[in-house]
Amino acid sequence: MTETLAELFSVIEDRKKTLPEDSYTASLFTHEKGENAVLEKLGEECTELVLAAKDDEHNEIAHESADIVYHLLVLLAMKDMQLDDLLDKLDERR
Ligand SMILES: N=c1c2ncn([C@@H]3O[C@H](COP(=O)(O)OP(=O)(O)OP(=O)(O)O)[C@@H](O)[C@H]3O)c2ncn1[C@@H]1O[C@H](COP(=O)(O)O)[C@@H](O)[C@H]1O
Repeated sequence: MTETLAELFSVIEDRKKTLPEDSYTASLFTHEKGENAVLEKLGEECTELVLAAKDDEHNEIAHESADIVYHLLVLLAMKDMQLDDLLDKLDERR
């Protein structure tokens, strides 16, 4: 789990640095709305997750959860934060 998140975060940071043209992730860093676009996505996906949970749609719950985690990691990178900022918080609570 941690390895998957670390690998994804590393790809996101690379996209932020290299900004390849065909990358959705890079487009979030270059989007004219920038941070707002990511925050809007997070809001939409949270609503979609709630609806999927309400309908007990397990596949949709997993799909929307993955979208949320991905956009959350993009947000951390956008704020020049590290994955460990999140993981350390979780560890503190164990
Ligand atoms: N994990 C993701 C990931 N999760 C979601 N998304 C994108 O986020 C966008 C979400 O859009 P929508 O809100 O329309 O959601 P949807 O899933 O299309 O549809 P609904 O949720 O509305 O049903 C889609 O374009 C997805 O492709 C992701 N795009 C990229 N990644 C990872 O980022 C890496 C780099 O990818 P590039 O962005 O192509 O460089 C990839 O290898 C993946 O590991």
